[in-house]
Amino acid sequence: MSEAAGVRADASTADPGPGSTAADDAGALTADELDARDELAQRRGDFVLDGTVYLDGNSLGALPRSVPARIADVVEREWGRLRIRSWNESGWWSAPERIGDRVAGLVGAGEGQIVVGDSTSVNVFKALVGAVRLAREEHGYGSGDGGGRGAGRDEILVDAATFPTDGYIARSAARMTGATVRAVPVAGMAAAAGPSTAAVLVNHVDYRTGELHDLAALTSAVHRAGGRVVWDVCHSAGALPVELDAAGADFAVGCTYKYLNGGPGSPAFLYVRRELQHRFDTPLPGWTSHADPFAMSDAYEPGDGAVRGRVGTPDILSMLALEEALKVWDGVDVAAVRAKSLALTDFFLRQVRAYVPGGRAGRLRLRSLTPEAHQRRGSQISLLCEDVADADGPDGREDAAGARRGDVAEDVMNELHARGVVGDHRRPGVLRFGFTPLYTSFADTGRAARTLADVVLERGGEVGSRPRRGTGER
Ligand SMILES: Cc1ncc(COP(=O)(O)O)c(C=O)c1O
Ligand SMILES: Nc1ccccc1C(=O)C[C@H](N)C(=O)O
Repeated sequence: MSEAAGVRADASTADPGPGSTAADDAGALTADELDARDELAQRRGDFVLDGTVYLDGNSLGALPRSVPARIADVVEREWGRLRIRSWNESGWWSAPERIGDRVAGLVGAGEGQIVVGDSTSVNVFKALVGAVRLAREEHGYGSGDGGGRGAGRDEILVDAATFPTDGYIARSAARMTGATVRAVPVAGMAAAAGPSTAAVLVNHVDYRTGELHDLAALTSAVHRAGGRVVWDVCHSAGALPVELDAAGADFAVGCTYKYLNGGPGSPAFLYVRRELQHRFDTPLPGWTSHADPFAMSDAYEPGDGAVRGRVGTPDILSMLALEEALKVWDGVDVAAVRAKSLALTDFFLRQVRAYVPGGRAGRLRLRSLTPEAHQRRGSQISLLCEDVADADGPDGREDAAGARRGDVAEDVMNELHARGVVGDHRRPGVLRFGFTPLYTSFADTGRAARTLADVVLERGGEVGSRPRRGTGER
């Protein structure tokens, strides 16, 4: 990959930056040696895996082995035989907060602040409207929908590179509250927050580039400006330490189907900091968030604590699959997960650089979009893959004839899948590889790098020109 992009050929000489946890001598070790030293290696056996190298756990985590039997038990015994009794006897009713407490331990939150349920998108809505109402109440502008226009706290700032759902929801939330939305790159967010800022919505890790943002520093900056902040931690929960309480985060939302392995469509979570819970004015006050839901009262009275983030009846099958899946975290230290994640991504970059020197593979070019510095890197590597013969670049748009121009990355990823290496492709031109330390091995990582090199060299017209060895591989 090109030096111009700040990518160094030998990661062992790179300054890992403050907070680095990777072993200094890791650059000299082989995949087998790194696997032999890996304190999380045993966890791999907890998952259903096959011969595929699975690097898409940042989209859908692998299946923990114990989940199918638990789901069969929930269906056959709890639903099939106990039926309605299970709401109490099987703990169904209290599952959202019980499982929220389990997630809390993985995102630096004390108990009683997280509720599990709904999708991430729905939780972004609850949190963002809640944040706007809170900021306005604090600044004396009331919290009613439609109120506050021109009154001062009129702006919602949104991460300009956000995962789209957050931006869509923010624009709707703004229309409902009479606010406007301004898209701001995260690097300029602290400076952009000011006297008109009601709320700020930011991704902790950028889904496209894998860039990790400074949650504590930005939270403080937004607070200094008098606003409230909502963090989307979809790509950091279960991948690295999140420290919501320590950073003073106001709200956070995240999904559980990526690094938390809860399964397709498993319920998301909502964190509301304890001091704010009693002032959290949810825009979706469903009956299960009521202080006494079975009073079936006409008047809404919000429940205390995390319960206030509920809406309707919890999706028990998905929720209990998640609860079972979270057992793989028993005894796991998130700091160890982070150390391994950085070692895996370092190893992958080092191998790809060794196999594809300078990022040049004939007419194809590879360039890492993921920050080199450990403190700015999430748990994925995103490689921009361009065909230099395509003057228009990999924009993924359709030309007049309807053919998609440029996006050779899509072909490369399809071929990787055919060869048993599963990452994903994000238009335009990005190859995404997610590293999930509970089940990704260094051997997997080396194989992925080799296979990627083979494919890009073939596609770039340089068949057979791959150097025979990667760094640290015997
Ligand atoms: C950062 C981020 N936010 C939100 C979502 C999705 O939200 P939902 O769970 O509602 O589909 C994703 C991925 O799908 C994501 O990567
Ligand atoms: N929920 C999904 C359902 C289907 C396909 C992908 C997703 C993803 O989660 C994509 C992911 N958020 C991403 O960062 O691209």
